[in-house]
Amino acid sequence: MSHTRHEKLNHQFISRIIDSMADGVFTLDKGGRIASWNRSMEKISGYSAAEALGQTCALLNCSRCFGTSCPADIGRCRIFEKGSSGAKECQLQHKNGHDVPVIKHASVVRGDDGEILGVVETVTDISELNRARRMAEEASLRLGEIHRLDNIIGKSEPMVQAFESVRVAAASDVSVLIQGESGTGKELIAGAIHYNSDRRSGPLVTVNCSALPETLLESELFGHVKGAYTGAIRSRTGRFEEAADGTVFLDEIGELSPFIQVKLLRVLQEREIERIGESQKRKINIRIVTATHQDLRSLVAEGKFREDLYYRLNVFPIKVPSLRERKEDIPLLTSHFIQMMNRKTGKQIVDASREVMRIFMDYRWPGNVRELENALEHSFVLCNRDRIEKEDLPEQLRSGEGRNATNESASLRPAGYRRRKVSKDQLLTLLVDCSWNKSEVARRLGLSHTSVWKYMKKWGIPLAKSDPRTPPVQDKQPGS
Ligand SMILES: Nc1ncnc2c1ncn2[C@@H]1O[C@H](COP(=O)(O)OP(=O)(O)OP(=O)(O)O)[C@@H](O)[C@H]1O
Repeated sequence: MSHTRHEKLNHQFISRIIDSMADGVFTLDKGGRIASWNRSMEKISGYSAAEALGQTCALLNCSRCFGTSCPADIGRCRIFEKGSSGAKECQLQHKNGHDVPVIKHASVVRGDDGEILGVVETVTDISELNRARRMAEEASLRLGEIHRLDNIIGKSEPMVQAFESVRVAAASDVSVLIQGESGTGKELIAGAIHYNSDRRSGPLVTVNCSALPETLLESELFGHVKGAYTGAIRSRTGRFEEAADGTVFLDEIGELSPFIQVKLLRVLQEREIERIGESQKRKINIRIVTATHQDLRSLVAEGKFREDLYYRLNVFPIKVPSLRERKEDIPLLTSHFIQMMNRKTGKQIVDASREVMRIFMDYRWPGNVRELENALEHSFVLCNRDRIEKEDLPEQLRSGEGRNATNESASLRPAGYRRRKVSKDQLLTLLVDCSWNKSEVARRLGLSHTSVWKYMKKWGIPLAKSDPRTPPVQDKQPGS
């Protein structure tokens, strides 16, 4: 192959590569005129190569290059002097007039003899990244909002005391142990402590200690290095490190194995961790908040929980009362959840009937606030008036089964509840509400996934979401 043909092919190859790059790339000649403009540049700026070639960078009306503004005149731009601009976050103006957030990088290109050949610029569109950043910021603001103390409902004496404890705990940095039955709002309280403390701009990392077996929990908390054990194909940062300058909330702390108890004690004493498979110690700045529905003191007495760890965790104890101990909060909680669910579902339910409120006040609420929330969620599905009536309630409440019940661990949804009949309209409404997620529909109805599937088949409802507003497929006549 001749030298010139080889060069031509090589040139073609390079320009194809540049054209296929996801980033915008363009070059300027020594006089500052645009000499090449790849496809991504066309997409980012809206200008075709034909429109851009021969123009100056003024075409992009860029918000900044060196210093505060872009002179758009290569003579006044300090690029030749500096050699490179470094990555600059700025905005360029799209042909349609709107601003496009980008990261721009310019470098001077020199020949073998050092002579300036021109400038190459890369432009990365960060609109998507900015959108994700904004969403993360909004989500974090919303989380803070949810955990505002006035979103934790309660005016009863034991709740007022719990609020006071949260305020005191939030003003300090000591370890907090939250104790209360399941569903009383312990996680909500942990969030309130974090979001009202000086660590609020740091992360709140939650780990449920009962959800993982010992070895996985160890690696979840402490991280590991590649090859630390079979299957550790890459290094992993643990949750303690991820929570830097924030709070770690360890839920179900009573479930910790003796081995992890020792490791946690060391973290609390030394304020440093070692990733599994590594001997390097890493300093960590975290606050530890823990919770349990068990009586941790008794676990200590039974020798199942280390006493030294118990004292380290229990520097500031907070007791969250059961719903039985604060029945005067039930009306307030009921209207809070009704408002919340109206916003979520678009329904306009005003309140619950007197009869329903009487049932609520008589019931023992073994599942506490979570059970009340679930009962109202269930009633919302069935209620098609503006007031929740007795027939909308789950079976265990309608039947008065849980009245003065002593079995604290009674299932939130006993067998009677599962046998509830559902109408085709209710099922359709619920499918639309749950974006055709059949498991969620089954959960809300207290039915099995298979029962929901059977109802859908029976009524000819499409199994997958087509258009939720499309009427369901009609049952076929036998033989048709
Ligand atoms: N005082 C309250 N005000 C408003 N909502 C509450 C309150 N207490 C609990 N809830 C709601 O009840 C549900 C259960 O609360 P949470 O998960 O905090 O309970 P928990 O005690 O951590 O439960 P578990 O021990 O099972 O983990 C959540 O949806 C929460 O928002």
